[in-house]
Amino acid sequence: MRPKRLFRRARKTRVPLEDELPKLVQNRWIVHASELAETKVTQVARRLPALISQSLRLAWQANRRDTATTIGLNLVAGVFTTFGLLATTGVLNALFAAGPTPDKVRGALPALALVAVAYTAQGALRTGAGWAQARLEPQIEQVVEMRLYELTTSVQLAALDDSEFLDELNRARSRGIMSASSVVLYTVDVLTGLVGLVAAAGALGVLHPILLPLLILTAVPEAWAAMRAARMRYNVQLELSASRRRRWILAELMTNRNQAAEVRSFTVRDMLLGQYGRLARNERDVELDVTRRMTYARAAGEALQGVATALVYLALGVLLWRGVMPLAVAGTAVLAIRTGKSSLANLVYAVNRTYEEGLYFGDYLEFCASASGRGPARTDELLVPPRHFSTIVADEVTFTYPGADSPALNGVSVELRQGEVIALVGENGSGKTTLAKILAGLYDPDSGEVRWDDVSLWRVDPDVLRERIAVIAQDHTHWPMTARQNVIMGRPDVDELVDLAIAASGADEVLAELKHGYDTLLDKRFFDGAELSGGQWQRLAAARGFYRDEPLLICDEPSAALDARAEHALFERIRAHADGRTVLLITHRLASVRHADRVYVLDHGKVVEHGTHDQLMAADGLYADLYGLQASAYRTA
Ligand SMILES: Nc1ncnc2c1ncn2[C@@H]1O[C@H](COP(=O)(O)OP(=O)(O)OP(=O)(O)O)[C@@H](O)[C@H]1O
Repeated sequence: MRPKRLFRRARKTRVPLEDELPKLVQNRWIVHASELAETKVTQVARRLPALISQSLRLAWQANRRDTATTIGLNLVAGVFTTFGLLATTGVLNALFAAGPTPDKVRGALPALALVAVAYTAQGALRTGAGWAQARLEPQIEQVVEMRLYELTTSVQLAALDDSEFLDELNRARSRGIMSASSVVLYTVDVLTGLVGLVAAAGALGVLHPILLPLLILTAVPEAWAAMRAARMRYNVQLELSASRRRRWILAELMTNRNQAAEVRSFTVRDMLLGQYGRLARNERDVELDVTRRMTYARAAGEALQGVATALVYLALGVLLWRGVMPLAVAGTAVLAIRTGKSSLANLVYAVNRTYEEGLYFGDYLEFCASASGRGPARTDELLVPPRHFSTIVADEVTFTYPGADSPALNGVSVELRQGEVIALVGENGSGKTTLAKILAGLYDPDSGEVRWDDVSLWRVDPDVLRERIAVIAQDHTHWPMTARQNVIMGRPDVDELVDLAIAASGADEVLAELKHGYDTLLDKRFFDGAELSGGQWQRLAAARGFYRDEPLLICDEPSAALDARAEHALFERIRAHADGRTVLLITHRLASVRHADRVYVLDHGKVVEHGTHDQLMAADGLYADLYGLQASAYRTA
């Protein structure tokens, strides 16, 4: 049997274009949204206490005083609501008493003063609570964002290769963070709504117990109408979400600078605009249709509400007529029922939203739990790697990327001695970069170990280890900073050393052309920012590696984007750098490998050859084969 829904789902909106276009991947937003459309009342009720406690804990963490203030003031405001309602009976009693009107008004004054005090206090307390609640929002945002970024920057690198983890991260980042403050604010609204309802119910209970069912009778149609309207709006958003995502993809293509040249070269403007226009027109029609249906639904809600109110007044009339209830009590009851009704409508809305935001907040919490378990594997006593090592050894290292079918490295052993240039050579995907990252302690091997002298990397402080290594990376980052900051990267700024590193990499020619020299911002998003070519960035990345004067320099394809002259100069410089330091060089330019002290040749994650250039050429294996191919290309030319 199909489970009963919270309330009947609004007729499915027809989005005709959706059937014609390629299907989009279901992202988590849609999954949660669909879950929500099918949610039952009991499910919401079961999940709510845990959600309330999670969000209050978060609020407490963000700011205890504001959390206590918003909850405390709301509770006290509820007491004043009850008090004000009860005091109203006193006013009405005096006004409905026998006697001349001026005397009746005079008699009502003390009770009126109490009503005024109660409602003023209630208003002031609510304002104070609202202020504290609003103060919580930015504080919560800050807490959750900082926690997320602390985790993303500290998890092991391998975690970021795991697609499941990346998916969790994207979910936490996209909606999870935003929903954290919303879930807290709606939780406070739930508590406020509950307090208002209990306050009104309390007053009615004191006035006459029979009034409580009357409150429920009037409140239920209002709550039903509020829920139905909200759900209808929600379902429309859900049905249109795919179309909106498509429009967003098209909008990106039409506005993004990276695609601008191709949009023009391939003259696809009309096609993009045409598709966008069709989707937008379609959405407009759907929205107009839904607005009409929502108006009908609201009208039905209002009609039900009218019937319920008429029934309540009828019941009150009967009670008055039978003398079960005095007129003053009935007058106050009308006020209390109104108060209770609006609190219940707010409560229903807040519960709905708390539940919805809670689903996304759950994603955030799930990510935090998962990321906390993927931090650096630290032992109790972390060792400091030797500053001046004599050898770095990888011993039978095996490593498989998360989710990969086969190992990227399989029983690899290499040795790097101080002062040597060691080259790693092999075809694409043979494992060179992976090995370099393992030697640098960025990945932990699945088996085998890496030792700097006698110290196993399992036992060293990873941050200290990384301080001892300089990297010229294949996929270097274009840091949105000045050229100087791109070189020093957090190290002390020593002018002469910056000059030396920049000259060594050939970046001096690049910087000489820039308007503000070393102090030019290398990102077009900044005022006066400049843009560099791929090769110019590569020179700067090399300067960064040289500036970080450390005992091990890892150069991963440092010359892929360089022109012939710059490449030659760079390899000369790399050789000179090995004076007392060790260089691990990964390159496909085998002519530059000739001068390495030793060469390791990798194939499918294994070391298949090892030796000097001359030894490997004499062995006539894979290295000689690759070298011969490259040399023949030059000879033919
Ligand atoms: N982040 C990753 N997640 C999963 N697999 C990866 C990842 N990075 C690399 N691999 C796989 O590991 C193997 C070795 O890759 P690696 O980057 O070490 O090769 P490489 O020898 O440096 O290649 P290239 O010469 O193309 O730079 C390849 O099969 C590659 O597909």
